[in-house]
Amino acid sequence: MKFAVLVFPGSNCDIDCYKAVEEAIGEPVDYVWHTATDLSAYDCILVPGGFSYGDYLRCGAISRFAPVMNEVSKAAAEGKYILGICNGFQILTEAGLLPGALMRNTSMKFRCHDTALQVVNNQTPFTNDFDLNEEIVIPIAHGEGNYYCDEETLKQLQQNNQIVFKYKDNPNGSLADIAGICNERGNVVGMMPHPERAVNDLLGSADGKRMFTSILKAWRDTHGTASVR
Ligand SMILES: NC(=O)CC[C@H](N)C(=O)O
Repeated sequence: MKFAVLVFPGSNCDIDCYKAVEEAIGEPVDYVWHTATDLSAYDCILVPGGFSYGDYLRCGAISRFAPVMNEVSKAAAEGKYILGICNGFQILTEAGLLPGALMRNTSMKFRCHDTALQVVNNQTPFTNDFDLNEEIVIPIAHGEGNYYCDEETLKQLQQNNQIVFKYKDNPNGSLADIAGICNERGNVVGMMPHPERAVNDLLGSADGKRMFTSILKAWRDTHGTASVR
């Protein structure tokens, strides 16, 4: 299985994502620059956190026009796995690959600390290694993580089981305590917390590691390869 970690000017969690793939599952992974026009070699695309284009206009509003984003849309339509983390989540909502938007935290402060999350959907390719309603610990680091969508969209998210993670103690004002969502098909997930920063007990939590083992398991299940090592 092959991973791409996208890199935009201002990304700062790309190295963490790369290392997380290496350390958690040891599968091949490449950095892919935002100008790339071919992602056909990759099975999973990680859109990392950071301050792409300096967060100018709105977080993710400029990155969504990068050439590579056409390829991300194509990969999403093909059913490939796409995971947007923090700024990556913001970029995916700006690109229309996930519904809703991320607004300023209600505190108007950048929040950087561990958060307890509840896994409310363990049926996605990114969460199959968690128990339903399991409580896990993953850190956040953002100024604009306050998830918002209109009532109709929230109803759809609930009906289609598209809410993947909820905060136990809402740190940013997110609607319905939403920390992460997926598209209807489940192959595109966006989340504000950083699983790539929680892949080893030395980092304070290894709960994020199971997102990477989940991805590999899902891929091997659909590609008929032996189970995860
Ligand atoms: N860690 C991140 O990806 C931060 C995202 C964005 N720059 C924010 O502050 O909300």
